[in-house]
Amino acid sequence: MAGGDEGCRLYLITPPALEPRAFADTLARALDAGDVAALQLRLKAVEEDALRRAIDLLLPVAQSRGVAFLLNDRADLAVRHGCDGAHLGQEDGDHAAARKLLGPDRTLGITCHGSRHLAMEAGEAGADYVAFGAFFPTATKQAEHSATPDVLEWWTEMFELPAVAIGGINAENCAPLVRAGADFLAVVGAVWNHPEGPEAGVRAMNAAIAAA
Ligand SMILES: Cc1ncc(COP(=O)(O)OP(=O)(O)O)c(N)n1
Ligand SMILES: Cc1nc(C(=O)O)sc1CCOP(=O)(O)O
Ligand SMILES: [Mg+2]
Repeated sequence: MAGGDEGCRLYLITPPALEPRAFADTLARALDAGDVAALQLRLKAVEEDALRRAIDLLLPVAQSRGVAFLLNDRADLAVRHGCDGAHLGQEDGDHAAARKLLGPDRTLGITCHGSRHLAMEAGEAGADYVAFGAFFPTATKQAEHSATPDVLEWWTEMFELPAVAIGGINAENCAPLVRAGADFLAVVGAVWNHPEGPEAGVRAMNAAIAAA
């Protein structure tokens, strides 16, 4: 999941709840609608068995299209199931241990809220990208932290490590984040809740990124 040289790219996160077999088709159509760098499977409310079934059904849909498949919260399952990486928050265990578990070839993403300090710690722990947010109000989760574009400007001037922006981002509000240097825009609602459907959501996000 390279960043920087390729300009800003879309990082898609799954809806909070899904039925994997039916969702596989929806996902395939969304990924075929335009450029998507990565897909994160984020299912917070399912048992491990169901999560593992969802990984096995959805991972091939992403990987067969050259889209990196990352797992939310679980570096251990990411390794066991052949995912391309894992995304961990500040409450999701030891980041350096996750780095070791994932090895050099899988991606480790770390949530840093709006904090320069957490971002530098994430870099030291071996993150492949740092994620800042929430930039805007979001209906997808109760976001307890916020971020402003200046943290993206600072980070991208100081460090090579890619920066992800997340939280309430859509085609109408994303331009300042792209201009501030975000390497990836991570979205849920802007794609899955787009009034004309997810494919239109992917197209709208890519058009907005290109126009920023
Ligand atoms: C790309 C990206 N950035 C941030 C998050 C949030 O992670 P976390 O703080 O662990 O919260 P949950 O997603 O686990 O609710 C993310 N998932 N992805
Ligand atoms: C999963 C997540 N993490 C956030 C953070 O701020 O760390 S905001 C968020 C939800 C992103 O969904 P939407 O694009 O619908 O706002
Ligand atoms: Mg988490």
